[in-house]
Amino acid sequence: MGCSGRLYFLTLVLCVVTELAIGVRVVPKRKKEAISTADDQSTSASWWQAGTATPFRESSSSAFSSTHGLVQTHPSGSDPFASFGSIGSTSGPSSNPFASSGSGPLSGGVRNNPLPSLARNANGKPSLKHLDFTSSATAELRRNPALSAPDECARACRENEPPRICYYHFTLELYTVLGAACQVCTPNATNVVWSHCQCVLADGVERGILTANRMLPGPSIQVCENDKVVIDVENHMEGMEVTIHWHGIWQRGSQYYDGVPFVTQCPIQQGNTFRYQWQGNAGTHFWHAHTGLQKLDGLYGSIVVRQPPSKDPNSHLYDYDLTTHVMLLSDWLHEDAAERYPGRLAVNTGQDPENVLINGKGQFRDPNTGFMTNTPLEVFTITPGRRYRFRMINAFASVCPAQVTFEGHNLTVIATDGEPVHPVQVNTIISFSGERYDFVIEANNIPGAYWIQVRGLGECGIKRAQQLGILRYARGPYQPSSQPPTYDVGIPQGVVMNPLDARCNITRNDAICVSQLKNAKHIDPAILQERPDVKIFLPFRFFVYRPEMLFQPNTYNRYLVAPGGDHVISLIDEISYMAPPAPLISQYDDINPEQFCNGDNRPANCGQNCMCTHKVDIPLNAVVEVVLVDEVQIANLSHPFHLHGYAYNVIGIGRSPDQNVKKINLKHALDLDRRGLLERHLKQGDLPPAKDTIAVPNNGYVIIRFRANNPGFWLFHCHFLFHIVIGMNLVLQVGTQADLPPVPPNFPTCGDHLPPISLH
Ligand SMILES: CC(=O)NCCc1ccc(O)c(O)c1
Repeated sequence: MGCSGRLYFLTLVLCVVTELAIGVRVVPKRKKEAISTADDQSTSASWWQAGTATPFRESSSSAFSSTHGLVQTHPSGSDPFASFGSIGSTSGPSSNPFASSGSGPLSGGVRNNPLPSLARNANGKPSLKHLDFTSSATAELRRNPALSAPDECARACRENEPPRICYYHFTLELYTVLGAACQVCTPNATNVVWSHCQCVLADGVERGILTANRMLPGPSIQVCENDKVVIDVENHMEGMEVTIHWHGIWQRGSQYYDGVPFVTQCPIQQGNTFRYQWQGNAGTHFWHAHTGLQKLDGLYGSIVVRQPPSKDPNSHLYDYDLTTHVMLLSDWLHEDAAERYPGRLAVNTGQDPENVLINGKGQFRDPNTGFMTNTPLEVFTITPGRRYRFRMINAFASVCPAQVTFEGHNLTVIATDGEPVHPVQVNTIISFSGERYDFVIEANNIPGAYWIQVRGLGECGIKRAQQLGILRYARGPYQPSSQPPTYDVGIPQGVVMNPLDARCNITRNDAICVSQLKNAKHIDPAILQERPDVKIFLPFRFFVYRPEMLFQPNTYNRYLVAPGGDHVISLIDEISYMAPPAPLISQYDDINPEQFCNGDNRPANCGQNCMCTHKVDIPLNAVVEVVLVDEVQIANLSHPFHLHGYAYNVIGIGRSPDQNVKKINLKHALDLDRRGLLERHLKQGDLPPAKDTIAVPNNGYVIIRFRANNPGFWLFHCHFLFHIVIGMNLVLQVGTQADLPPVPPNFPTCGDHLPPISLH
């Protein structure tokens, strides 16, 4: 990472890190923990709270202990230290979260045994009177023996095994961090796929949150490639509607289950259950709410779609691909996200988070008192000599990039956004909201415990938001011997995956750009043809309102109070996206055609703050090129763009080569393109990687291509949450309605209700 002047905050931070990394800094010392037994913990609900300044607990029976769960990909036997039974073997026990035998998750219980069969009524249907509230999550599994439970689906994948139908039930609720559930149990690390403990600790700071099944993150969906996934989303959030998007799942043939409100479905009303069904493309993905700001309040979880090792070009590089070695990063507030929208002028301004969580875990240092909460950190356990696949998911909502570093261990990146790449070795990975990076860690250091550091960059540098986790060798100590890395004195960063400086046109020994990764899968040769069938330039920026314009009587335009106080909306190609009143996919004819717009069809009198349903039509099977141009040009702010329904090839990333041009814009990008000066990797052997989310470097551009062979209405948008809600989206309509499967019978409808005014 260079130390040039542009990225002021970040550059400052990274330069400090690079140069002072070896120096030792005094950190506040953690006092010895007084409470040691499990009983004591359950009666003291406050031992982890800020102000008590208690340290790590070291008992192996504590919440701090190692993690379990095994998906073995290589036939070298099960990892004795990371498993509670080889669920890769057909005869091995599987733990069924729905087992009604009262057994805990560790004691097994195979599903076709303990579930009582239901009484059936005269027409053969199960009698519903036997279902109580608590069994709502199990009812479908009991009723339908063809379904597999979450823990049965989280398994090693074999070539000739019949696919399963994996059933999940998400109950969405308003919930609490550090609620009274924490007097009943302490969550342990086995709750990846399902949890029997309803205590949510987060970073040890009490707040109201939104949860799926009272877990943070919500349940992990882990299946094999040809499995069918069924998720019943039961919405019990008071006064809230919701949709869930399955980020990275292409939804071929199930386009109407993509989870975008008013594009692919009506939002799920409070009290309603909506059944999503899809088959997943392989890779590391995640799910999250796509409505409002709910994602930032806790509605997210991981998705892993595994393959038999023979189908993964990188499977020879790792021995284990464990259910528990998913690493979901999220940013965290100590208040509802809505407190930051539209935004404030005096207290808690801007949208930057207070903290970062790793798999929903972490500690918080109160900047006013210096006290640290004592909640458990995430621990990943490894066995000496073995190689582990980690699946990292950036589920941030804010604009902060996240930098992940493992003390004493290299990271071999083998996939991004679910798609395999030729392996590259790095020391640290910078990722943006929506991105995933899979990497291999070899347990080749001295057996011990090592720090994992996740640092929020960009705006997160202001509060110096970071989180720690622990990489622990089995049978070794729980506590690293080194001082915990601080924000300013971090783990030496070495080679950076995804540098923020956009210097991607040269080979360098300090960084690897995403556009320099090489795809490990076959690339459609048409993608690499010189001229795409369709070429779209999409500049994006903010429009800054003058308060006199925004607060005109009887006008109610939406806005965000950005850090610094500007009142802004987002524009892509000079349009701020507004959702239509009914879903495009299911009620197209209910929508007034005048609602739609794009750069070539702007509504008459649409001013500087043009708001309409931005839709660009693309012929089915066309080779499409999109050039994203950052006209925001705020140093530090690089917008990650996510396309639903596809993985696109990243053809180029860069900034203007023209030294005289200080700021890029559409006009200049068009000019560069005409002169052949936009970076495009189209040569034989360039192998541009496939991704579904890519950050456009500030004051730079990104070029992506894809073959539009998945018909549908696909949202394309900046993945920052607060930018979505102020319009940084558009819809790509690929093909026509006739190319799409019809929506299932009785698909919910919605829309305006504006009957003639009548007095009767
Ligand atoms: C002049 C201008 O474009 N101001 C917008 C600044 C802004 C907007 C949104 C953010 O998230 C952010 O970090 C910064």
